[in-house]
Amino acid sequence: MLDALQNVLVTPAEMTAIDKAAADSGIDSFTLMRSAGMAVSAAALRLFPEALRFVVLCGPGNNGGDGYVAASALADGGADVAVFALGKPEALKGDAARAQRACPLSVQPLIAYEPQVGDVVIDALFGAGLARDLPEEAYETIERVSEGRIPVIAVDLPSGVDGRTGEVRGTSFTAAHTVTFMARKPGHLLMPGRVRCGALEVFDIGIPARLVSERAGDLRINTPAAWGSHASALDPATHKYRRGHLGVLSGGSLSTGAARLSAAAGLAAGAGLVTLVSPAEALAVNASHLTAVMLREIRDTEDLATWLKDKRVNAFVLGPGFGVGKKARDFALMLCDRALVLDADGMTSFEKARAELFERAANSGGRLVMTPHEGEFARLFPEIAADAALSKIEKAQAAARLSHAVIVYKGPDTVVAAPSGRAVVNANAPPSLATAGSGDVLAGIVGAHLAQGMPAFEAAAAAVWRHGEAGTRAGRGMTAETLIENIPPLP
Ligand SMILES: NC(=O)C1=CN([C@@H]2O[C@H](COP(=O)(O)OP(=O)(O)OC[C@H]3O[C@@H](n4cnc5c(N)ncnc54)[C@H](O)[C@@H]3O)[C@@H](O)[C@H]2O)[C@@H](O)CC1
Ligand SMILES: [K+]
Repeated sequence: MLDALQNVLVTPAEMTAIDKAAADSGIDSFTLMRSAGMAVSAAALRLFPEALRFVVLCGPGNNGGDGYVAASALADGGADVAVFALGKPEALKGDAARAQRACPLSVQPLIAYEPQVGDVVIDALFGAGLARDLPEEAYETIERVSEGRIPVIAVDLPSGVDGRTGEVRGTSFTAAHTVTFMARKPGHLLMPGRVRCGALEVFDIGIPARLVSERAGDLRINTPAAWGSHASALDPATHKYRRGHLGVLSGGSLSTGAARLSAAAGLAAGAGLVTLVSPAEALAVNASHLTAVMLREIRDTEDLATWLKDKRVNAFVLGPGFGVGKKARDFALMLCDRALVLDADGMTSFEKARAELFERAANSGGRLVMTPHEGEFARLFPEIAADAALSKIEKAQAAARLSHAVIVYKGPDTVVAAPSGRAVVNANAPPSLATAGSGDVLAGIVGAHLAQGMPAFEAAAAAVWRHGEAGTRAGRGMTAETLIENIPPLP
């Protein structure tokens, strides 16, 4: 059943609605808590059979309830278990109170916990209900646990990690393993939450998948399931023009490499034809480096207008190494009504003139994809970037709505968002992908997909995924060139 939920991301608020729907449908909530706690105890025994003592840290809500169930199960199994609580156990309510009453172990205050060699901590302080920064007492405990290098298994989320945003609220545990329930939450994928989770296990506690998917929104993990149907519709046997013609715009003679990387990536990613568009002064240097990619001299908007009479040139990449300024803006506005990947200098050129671009994107009938990293995002969308209440996903969604473009908000946790609010979070990129030229390659792959006729959101999401796979295949010593050689076929 979890297969159906494998790619779904559920926010804590949606999870609360799912819990309620489960209860309304007659499912006993204490049974769910018991399944959750049992799954945690099973993980603890499986992962740390050599533990001398399991130390269960229980919080004031249902996350703590899961902890009491796990503690009871571990003690039943004959393990040495100690329980420490944040807040008074008498103040617990509902299922958590019931789980605590059923637990035969004595409970000591959290602050009394002194880590010992051989301990394994089960962190059940806070999960999805974390609503503000961690309280003072938790800080001390977390510090001692990390100083003592005590392995941590987190229940649902490492305490301190916000399930909606992946942000750390004050401080957090860094877990070796996290057991979450039914479906992943944004905080498991977004940074820095992702690295605080350690290995992530999703356990089915028995809520019917239908109840979960009906209440989950449009948020997915970026896997071929999110766009595969559009990819498989591309027939590799078609005539080369039917696989599209991608134009990549080169900068001046001293900055041509980035555009050539985009062009080479576009060709490797399946564009039928790729033309590098070059100003006169860079023709010679570009020509000396190109083989399969074609070259065309375009000096100004007039030249560009002439070339655009050829309707077969259907997608463009503008930005890598292009230079910031009026020429970039003029060219981009002319290309908006086809399909355009606006990257790097292309976006920065609109820092003080974004309204015109967004207006064109809204009304031209074309497809626009923008690929900002954090700095570029802040330049183009300063008010969204500065809104501390928004998660990275929500920022990308707000930017997409405002700009009428598909936004690829890059980073180790790249988010792709459409103006409709649909979004995916990417999870297959190795850290080594943060290498010079990597962004140019990504822009080229998006361009290739647009040239092949994919809708903008799918084109961008599929490109981010292929880029991540290529990074994994290219391995740690990768360069932008080896990244291109390792772009996998579309699945
Ligand atoms: N999703 C599900 O279907 C199930 C969820 N379960 C567990 O329930 C958890 C969610 O339970 P809750 O909603 O009770 O939330 P939590 O147990 O995460 O925490 C909520 C409690 O902590 C308080 N609180 C929040 N932030 C605080 C802070 N910074 N300092 C001090 N107090 C703070 C709240 O007022 C509330 O009393 C999940 O993480 C999961 O572990 C399980 O029991 C099984 C079923
Ligand atoms: K926790």
